[in-house]
Amino acid sequence: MTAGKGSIVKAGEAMGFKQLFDDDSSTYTYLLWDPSTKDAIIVDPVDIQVDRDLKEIESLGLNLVYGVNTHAHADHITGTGLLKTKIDGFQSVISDASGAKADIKIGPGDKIVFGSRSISVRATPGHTEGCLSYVADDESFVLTGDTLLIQGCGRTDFQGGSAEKLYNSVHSQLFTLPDETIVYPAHDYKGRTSAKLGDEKKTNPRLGEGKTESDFVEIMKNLNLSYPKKIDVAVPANMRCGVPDVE
Ligand SMILES: N[C@@H](CCC(=O)N[C@@H](CSS)C(=O)NCC(=O)O)C(=O)O
Repeated sequence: MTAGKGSIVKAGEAMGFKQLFDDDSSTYTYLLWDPSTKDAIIVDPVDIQVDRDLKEIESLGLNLVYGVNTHAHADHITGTGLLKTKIDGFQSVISDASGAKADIKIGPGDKIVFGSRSISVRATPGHTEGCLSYVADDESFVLTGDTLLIQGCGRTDFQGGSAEKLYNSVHSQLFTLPDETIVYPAHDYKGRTSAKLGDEKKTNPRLGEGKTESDFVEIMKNLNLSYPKKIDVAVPANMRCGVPDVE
């Protein structure tokens, strides 16, 4: 008889974490890893930053398992397609609800496991129908994609966006996490890197204390943002998780 393979996560041991930034699209990419096994995932990589990411992965000694997308972005092309050509066995991940092609499709309640650590999947539609947020196994942080931004939120005017759905996603799936949970978004346009969820619950000007669903719908109707410059290229590419179209 041979013993099975187990692992122990020491109480309070922090997950390996690195936040990276793409200046061109103001996108945050995250490397998460198990400090003991070095098994790792990358969340929301950007195609033009893949060389930088590979250098980081090498210098940290990580074994990259999955490239996880929070959704099919409209402002840049995901790096998961390019990473597949550079790392044997690397697999792209996106929500089933996105309708995108990927190696692995996931949904609410699923867990993405790397070594003895994991993030759990919450469906947070509204910016797009397929948006997901990812909660660390110890609830110390949440990767909110474009659903909840620091003192803001993702726009809801294309890709199946819905202000009503986003309001509900934030209140039912994100604001129910502890106040101490740290919010790490997919974008920030003002140099902010993180926020305490408790502060967003109180002071987020679109979704915080006192803002009703109808206030929010009105705010979102009046954002008047111009379309992302790369939308026509980025969305079709991201519906294939960045894998080039060979047809
Ligand atoms: N100018 C940028 C696009 C900026 C933008 O629309 N950002 C999105 C997230 S990327 S689709 C958003 O939801 N913004 C919310 C907000 O309140 O700013 C470009 O041309 O790419």
